[in-house]
Amino acid sequence: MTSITEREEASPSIYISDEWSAAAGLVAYDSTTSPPPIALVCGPKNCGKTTFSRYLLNILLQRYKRVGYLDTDVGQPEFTTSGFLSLTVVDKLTPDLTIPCLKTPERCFFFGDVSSKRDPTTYLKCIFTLYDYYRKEYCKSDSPVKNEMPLVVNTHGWVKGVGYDILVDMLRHIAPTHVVKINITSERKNLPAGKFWLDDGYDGQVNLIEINSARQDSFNRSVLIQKDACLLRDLRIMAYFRQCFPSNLNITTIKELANALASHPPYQVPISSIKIRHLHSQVPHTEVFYSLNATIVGLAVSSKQPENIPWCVGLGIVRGIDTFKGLLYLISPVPLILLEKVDLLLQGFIHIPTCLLQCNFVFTSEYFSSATACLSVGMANYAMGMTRLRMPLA
Ligand SMILES: Nc1ncnc2c1ncn2[C@@H]1O[C@H](COP(=O)(O)OP(=O)(O)OP(=O)(O)O)[C@@H](O)[C@H]1O
Repeated sequence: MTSITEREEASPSIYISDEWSAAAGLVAYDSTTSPPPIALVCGPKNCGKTTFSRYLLNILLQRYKRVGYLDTDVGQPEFTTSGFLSLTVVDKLTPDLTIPCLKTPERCFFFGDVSSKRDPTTYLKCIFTLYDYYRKEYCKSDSPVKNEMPLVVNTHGWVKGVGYDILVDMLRHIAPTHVVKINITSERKNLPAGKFWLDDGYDGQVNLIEINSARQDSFNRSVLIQKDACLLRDLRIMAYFRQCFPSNLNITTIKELANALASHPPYQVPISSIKIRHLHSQVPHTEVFYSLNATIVGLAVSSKQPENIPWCVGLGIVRGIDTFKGLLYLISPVPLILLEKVDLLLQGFIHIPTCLLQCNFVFTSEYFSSATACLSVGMANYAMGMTRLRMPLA
């Protein structure tokens, strides 16, 4: 039986080298930064950025009550499913550094893809907006010291070509107090030496801390563990939708989750009250519902200023669409109070895991026609018209 637990199988224990420990201490206890530190962690793929960021979070939490975490690794984010860019406020130590866990971010955007490649401009706009939000809320010059919060920025491992340019833009906008650059022994894969993102004449203060990946063999060569990114993404999506059910309900296998989701009463959403946006593709008007059925969508709240990217409150699975009744059926763990604000569904390239679809979690092959949609409707009429059905759609 396949489990939906997320433990990173390849790394049973985390090794913290003296160098890593010193680097984290330097960030957390640097007396030269009177406002709390803003630390950006960068380096090539699989060098240990996420592991170090997790460790740094714990060290910072020994000094500060809470720490912000700006996650720019859209393919394998720390606290959300892939496709999200987010700012999360963490106030509890992570007891086991090998287990990533889901947290509700303070603010997030649904970018809708596992790489920034397709749209670097929007990707950067999301990150800059999240960072500006952090500065506004937690670094105000007139705010009491107790409201100030350090920030850890984890970055993607795409450090060549456009990926490098994106990283440089990010570093310039964020202007961190500390940059932790992780190197591996294959030098050509590393970022350039020194403060590579700064112009020559720059005289501002930044602490560059260069460390090596922690895992090395007996010849001091980096040992990089290749993660099964697709599997980890699928597990994360399943862990996310597992939240639709109480934690004491016995759902530990993929099959159990598929069955539970199949019999879970969905929310019904009046189609007239929502807009639909395709993030990275164009869909002909006549095909919109076909493209949406049986997919994962970002649940967003549109902004009054059209140029702003809409904030997102979570994900939903479109379980069926009844065009006759004008209703869309949605499964989501997002609480109703937040769902009431949602007026925009974002469709990207984040898909329902195939293993879930293979296990009974069936959809109508086309969206609902009037004949199939004879379902009892919910009791209350909420502001957005989102109500929970009494019956499952299976
Ligand atoms: N210090 C360490 N001790 C044990 N395992 C480690 C350590 N550092 C990294 N690893 C393992 O190596 C793998 C890659 O690490 P991690 O995910 O932190 O790298 P990354 O640089 O964030 O990767 P990516 O570039 O894909 O975002 C993981 O399986 C992780 O558990």
